[in-house]
Amino acid sequence: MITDSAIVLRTAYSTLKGQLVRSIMYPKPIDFRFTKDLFKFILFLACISGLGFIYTIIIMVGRKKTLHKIIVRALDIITITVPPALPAAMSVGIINAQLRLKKKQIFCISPSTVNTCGAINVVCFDKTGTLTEDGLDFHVIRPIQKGIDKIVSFLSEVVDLSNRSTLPFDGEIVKAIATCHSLTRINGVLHGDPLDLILFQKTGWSMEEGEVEEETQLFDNVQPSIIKPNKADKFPDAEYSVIRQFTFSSSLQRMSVIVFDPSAERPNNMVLYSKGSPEMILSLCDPKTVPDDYLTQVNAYAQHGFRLIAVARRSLDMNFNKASKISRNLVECDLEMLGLIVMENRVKPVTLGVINQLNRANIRTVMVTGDNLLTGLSVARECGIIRPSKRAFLVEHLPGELDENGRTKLIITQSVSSSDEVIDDSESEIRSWKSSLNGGLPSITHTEASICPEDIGSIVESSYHLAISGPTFAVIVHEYPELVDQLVCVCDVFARMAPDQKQQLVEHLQNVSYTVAMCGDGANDCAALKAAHAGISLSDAEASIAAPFTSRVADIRCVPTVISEGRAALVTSFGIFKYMAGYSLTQFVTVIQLYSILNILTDGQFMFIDMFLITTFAFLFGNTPAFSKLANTPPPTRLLSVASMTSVVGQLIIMGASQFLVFQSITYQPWFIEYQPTPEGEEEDKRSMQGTVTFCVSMFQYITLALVYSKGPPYRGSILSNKPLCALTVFAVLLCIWIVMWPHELVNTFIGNVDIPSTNFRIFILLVAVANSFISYMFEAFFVNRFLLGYWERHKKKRSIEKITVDYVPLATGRNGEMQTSRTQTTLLSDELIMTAEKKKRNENENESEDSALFERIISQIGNEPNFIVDSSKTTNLNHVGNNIQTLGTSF
Ligand SMILES: Nc1ncnc2c1ncn2[C@@H]1O[C@H](COP(=O)(O)OP(=O)(O)OP(=O)(O)O)[C@@H](O)[C@H]1O
Repeated sequence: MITDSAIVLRTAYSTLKGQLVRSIMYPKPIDFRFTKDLFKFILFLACISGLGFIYTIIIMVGRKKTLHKIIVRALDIITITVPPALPAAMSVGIINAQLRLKKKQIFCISPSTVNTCGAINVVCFDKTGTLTEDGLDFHVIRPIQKGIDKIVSFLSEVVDLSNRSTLPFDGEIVKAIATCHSLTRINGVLHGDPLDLILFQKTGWSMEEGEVEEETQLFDNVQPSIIKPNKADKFPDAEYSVIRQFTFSSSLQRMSVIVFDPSAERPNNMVLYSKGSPEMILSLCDPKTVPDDYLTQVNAYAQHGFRLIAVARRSLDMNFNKASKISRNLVECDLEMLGLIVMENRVKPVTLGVINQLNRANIRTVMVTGDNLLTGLSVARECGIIRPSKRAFLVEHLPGELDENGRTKLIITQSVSSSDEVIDDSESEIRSWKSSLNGGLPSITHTEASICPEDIGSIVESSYHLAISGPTFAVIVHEYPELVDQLVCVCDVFARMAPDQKQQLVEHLQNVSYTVAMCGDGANDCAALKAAHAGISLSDAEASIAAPFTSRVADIRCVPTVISEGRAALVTSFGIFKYMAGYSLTQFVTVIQLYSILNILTDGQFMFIDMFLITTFAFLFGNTPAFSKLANTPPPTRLLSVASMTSVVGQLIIMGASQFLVFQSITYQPWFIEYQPTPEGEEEDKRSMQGTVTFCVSMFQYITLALVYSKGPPYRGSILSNKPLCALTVFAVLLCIWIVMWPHELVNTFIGNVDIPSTNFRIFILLVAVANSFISYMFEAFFVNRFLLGYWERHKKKRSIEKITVDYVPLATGRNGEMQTSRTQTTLLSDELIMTAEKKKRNENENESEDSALFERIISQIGNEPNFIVDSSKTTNLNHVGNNIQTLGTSF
């Protein structure tokens, strides 16, 4: 037993060392309540062991035992109460979950994250390559032409890129597409960004890569690659050398190349080609080269879910040497717009199903993309992040326009995307509002909601989704910091987000007590993948280094799998912890009782319990697979809840009472022989009748505890799905019955049991064990699970939600109770958000984490409806919210 103390110290040391290493690798440690509670619970066990320690000293000193004996017995009680095998037992569930994930091609490099996944309640998805196919389909190009009057305009859609003779500017747009990429040839096969690859192949041109002359070359100073047109081209013998490449960066939203054309009149005549997001390229272009309807065209395509890339050029008058050294910002300006490339975004076949599955499980889904806001919104609708029955609004800012506080104005506009047709417009008021506003909405525009106050009533009755783009998000973060927490709770589409903004978003979600998973595939997702509680990478490249999980199957099916395995592992950890605590406390009670007669369990008895029963049950406990369906509420994450504590203490009382019953009953038997402590100096004989009968009952108690705490649905499969555990239970029960009823002399000698001469008393032991198991099961199933977890906790949550919802009543009411101003005006959005933020701050002082978590629950339960949009006339008497709360109540 003393060696156990050394094990405890060694385990504690390695745990601390592990935490230190993790804290260096992951600067932001996951603040998971379960771990905190675990330490508190161990402290509680340590306090009990302290009491046992004092009790042992008192008993032993009173009986005049030697100092050596007192120390050994007192330390024994500590190692019994705080089980040294606890950390190993706790990792069983995680290891099993990891193995099951591996079978599904999901690899985990941070096992401690598995449990955290069980508490995930929001998942952020990158768009391109995650929700949509990585390999996009080329749709059309829209070249720009210059009229005789020098007015630039868009040419109609062009599909064929192999013939540039019909295109304006000698097909410069095709030349730009063929040269402006970062493709490279490995073993004769072109590799690189899927978008670049598809576009290059579409041109039908060929590429020969230059030799690398010096190893010290800068990365962006690539040796010239030679790009040649196809045979059918207008200039089939032309050759274009790419002498400089400015690589693509998500934060810059563009890439450029400097191309040398040997056939050009002047030898140092270079051309810069740039391609990137339409907004970014527009900002770098000479406005005279951009058609007036540029943004209208961009929005029109984006609203239909197309992915857009703008292409531009600039003639450079410089020699080869200068071109290879010049800095990027000096050449990427005053560009001449060449046109737009329109690509099709195909949603992966499994995406819609998975998003629905997550939504049904009340797990919030958020899109965070570097792409255009309207494209993101359209894809979000297509894949179910924006639900068909709900309307989407864009939160935007008005650059340069300030409100009375000197802050940039914010507005909300309604988005009308092509997919809006699926919205259920059964409410006649909304229909009349739509027609009064536009006389039928245009299919490709977004409509600013410049609507009169009476219209608002109809709008507020429907539920909302909000969408925001990176620049507006930056304005809110810098100028309205008090609104950010509110905004991240209600916004579902975050577009044009730079990599650091994706990370900021994850951190803000964590600030409001969300447990966040991030699923992405690109280098631009790395920061967010690392910041999230659980990062899931769909690629083997950069993202997989930042993310604890990597899925070989490149679609989002891994997300519900990781969550359900996380939930199963979390429930297993809870169960195993309670099992180990129950086992320690049961053994504590046994030993304390035996100490009262100066006896203790024999080494054989300790070994049978610790090595056979506990080790095997703890080992197989975590073998139960995750439940096939994702439940609609996450499992409890608090170990120190009333239910958990009642369960452990209740089981302890039941176990203690049963042991006490046999411990005392045997003393009344005519054949009972009292234990005589071995005199000091002689070899100790620990065998006793009371020790044997208490041991016999306790064997069944350890089996009972394992079964009682091995919870099945809705987070794990039923116990029958864990075949090895079922087999072990049958075997262990039969073995224990045999030991009690028909003990073989050899077994008695090995374990250290004494012979109980009465068969009736042996049957009595079995009956006590059966009654104990029955009461334990009923107590756990009905009192703890049904009453405490089912009724009591739900009632408590409902009351707290009612309280918090009352605090979040929107306040923008006018003198007559109607909305003061239209939704298009900044003041309304800002003021309401500020007020709710202030309320939240006040709540924080009272019950910070509880309130934030509850706020999140409200949001998820009432369908992400931002409360600041709720009609004031209705919310003053709380009817609207109250109804939602009633729905909430039933589902908790
Ligand atoms: N290879 C490329 N060359 C030039 N521009 C590109 C290229 N790839 C993307 N872009 C432009 O840069 C923008 C930002 O790209 P980024 O990779 O950050 O996000 P994304 O690929 O659009 O979306 P997601 O974040 O969902 O993966 C894109 O929307 C696109 O307009």
